Amino acid sequence: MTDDTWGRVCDELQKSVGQNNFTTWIAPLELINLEDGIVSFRAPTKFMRDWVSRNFAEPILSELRRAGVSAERVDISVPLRQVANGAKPAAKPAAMPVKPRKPARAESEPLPGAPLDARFTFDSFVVGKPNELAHAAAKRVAEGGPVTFNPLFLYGGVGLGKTHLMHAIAHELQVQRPDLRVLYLSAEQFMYRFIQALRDKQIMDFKEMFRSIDVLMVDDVQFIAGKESTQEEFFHTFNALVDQGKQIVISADRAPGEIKDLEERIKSRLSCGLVVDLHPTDYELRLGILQTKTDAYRTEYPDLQIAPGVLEFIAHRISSNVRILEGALTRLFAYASLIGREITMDLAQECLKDQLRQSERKVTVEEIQRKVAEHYNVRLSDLVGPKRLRAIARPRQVAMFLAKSLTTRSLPDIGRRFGGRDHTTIMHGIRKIEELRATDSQLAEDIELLRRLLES
Ligand SMILES: Nc1ncnc2c1ncn2[C@@H]1O[C@H](COP(=O)(O)OP(=O)(O)OP(=O)(O)O)[C@@H](O)[C@H]1O
Repeated sequence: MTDDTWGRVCDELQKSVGQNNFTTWIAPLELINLEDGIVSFRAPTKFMRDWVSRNFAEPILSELRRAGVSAERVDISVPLRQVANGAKPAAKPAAMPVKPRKPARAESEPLPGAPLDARFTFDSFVVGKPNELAHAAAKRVAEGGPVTFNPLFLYGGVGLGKTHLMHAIAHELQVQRPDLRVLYLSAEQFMYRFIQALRDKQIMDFKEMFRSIDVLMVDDVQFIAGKESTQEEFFHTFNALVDQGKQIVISADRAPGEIKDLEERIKSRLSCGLVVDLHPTDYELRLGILQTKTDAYRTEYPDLQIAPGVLEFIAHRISSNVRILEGALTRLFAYASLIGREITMDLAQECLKDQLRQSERKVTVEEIQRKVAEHYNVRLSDLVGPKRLRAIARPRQVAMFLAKSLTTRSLPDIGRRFGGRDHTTIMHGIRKIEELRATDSQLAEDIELLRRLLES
């Protein structure tokens, strides 16, 4: 077959498969020879070889036949060797010159992931009710056994341990399954690498590298929302890996369905494995984390003395997120060791006054009333109104109780916000709920749920 013939076939292929497909898949092929009805090409990467063989062998054959070439089969090889003896030089379509490419990334090369933080292991992760399911799911993935849920989607608010768990999975896999290719990176890095590959015309290498991974972990996936081509590429990478039975772990700051500007098909893919949320911390988890971190600090500050009740005080008062909790502890230890004093309650209050002020609850009585009314399905006007029916009076007392425990309002002030009631009525309502809470587990659960909702 002459170069001219192949050039004409390429012109026809551009029309029949479309310009984009032609540029991406066919233009980079090098024609080697035609022998015994077998037309041989060389492709720059294995991924490209497979893709073209699957999707474009037929169109190539039919255009060749139309041009009068008797071709039965397309054969595509990968290695970038010198053209074998006797082979004709590659004929490239004049309009689509093929730039020399870097060799494809070898499978044994290190993966270009983000570095792992050595501190983020399962051992240093404190498990409590709010994160136990996420922890258990992460542990299961870290065993590196057969894929049971794909993807594992971890979500939760800022600083609740998503990144910590992902790094822990990667560390554990390095030990349990050193044979697996594990890649951890943020969605932002995924986009950056994708753009770089486009710019350097290395997109095939990019695709091949991502499709050669055994466990892919992408942190903060909400970042790609609204970024069309990155989403498209992510979608194809995701599908290719799931099709090959490879494990994917994703994290985000919210559930897949709630990520704005993320394509519906991606939301639905992300939801089809196991979606687990890390709930805001509760008091017990915060205290557990503070105790674990304090133990770890003891090697650094062996002489430090902490008065009883200080950690409990911090766990109680700083409820925003674990990052802020950790920051407070670091500050406290550094401060105490610099001035050489024992960590007492007074010292903690003095040293952490900014953090304590920032995490003061800002929830209002009105918000509490709204949430309680919604929860018990009563009208807001009834909740603050005069009706004395039990179905309304009980939720009203719950709202009074929450107003007292979550705000700094005085009883007369709360009374004014509950339709001008006297402070003794408010006190009575609060006492009633305190009593009932000890015996009525449903009520105790309702209050806990409302408290969490209001504080989050
Ligand atoms: N359960 C836990 N036990 C011990 N440390 C924790 C726990 N949860 C979070 N941390 C610590 O809190 C800090 C913040 O956690 P991490 O970076 O994993 O949060 P994130 O959920 O990824 O937040 P962001 O959305 O801001 O990235 C880290 O130093 C992490 O080690």
